[in-house]
Amino acid sequence: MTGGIEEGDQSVSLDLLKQEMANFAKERDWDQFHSPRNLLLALVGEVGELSEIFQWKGEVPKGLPDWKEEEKVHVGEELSDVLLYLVRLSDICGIDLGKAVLRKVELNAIKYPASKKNLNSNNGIAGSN
Ligand SMILES: Nc1ccn([C@H]2C[C@H](O)[C@@H](COP(=O)(O)OP(=O)(O)OP(=O)(O)O)O2)c(=O)n1
Repeated sequence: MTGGIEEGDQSVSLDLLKQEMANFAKERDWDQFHSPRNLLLALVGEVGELSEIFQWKGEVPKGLPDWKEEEKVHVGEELSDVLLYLVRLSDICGIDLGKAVLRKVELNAIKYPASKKNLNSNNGIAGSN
């Protein structure tokens, strides 16, 4: 990365990550590889790597309390790869991810009104996607 993000920086934004990825690709002449399809496949691959960490463990408690520190660091790395490819894919597709995600949050709230949360036994989820 270009040094624009400090570890533990609370001000990290989607725009900053977008710029970091754009710089990262440009500095390596990798724009040619960052096509929508390639980025989508890379994203799915990283979701697979994240899944591998959880594979065969059975259900695990929230916060991963019994996991070794190195395993938790690994989870953070794979989550980061997923996020970085997602941000880059959005950028390359010309999608404003920040705008899109806020709109989707609003749509979710309309689709699943909070007042209906206790109307069924499925954690308030009225139906599948
Ligand atoms: N063509 C590429 C290759 C890598 N990256 C960046 C984005 C990801 O954050 C990270 C992915 O790197 P790797 O493919 O080396 O994947 P891992 O870091 O997961 O390594 P490994 O698969 O060996 O665990 O590097 C990228 O932007 N474009």
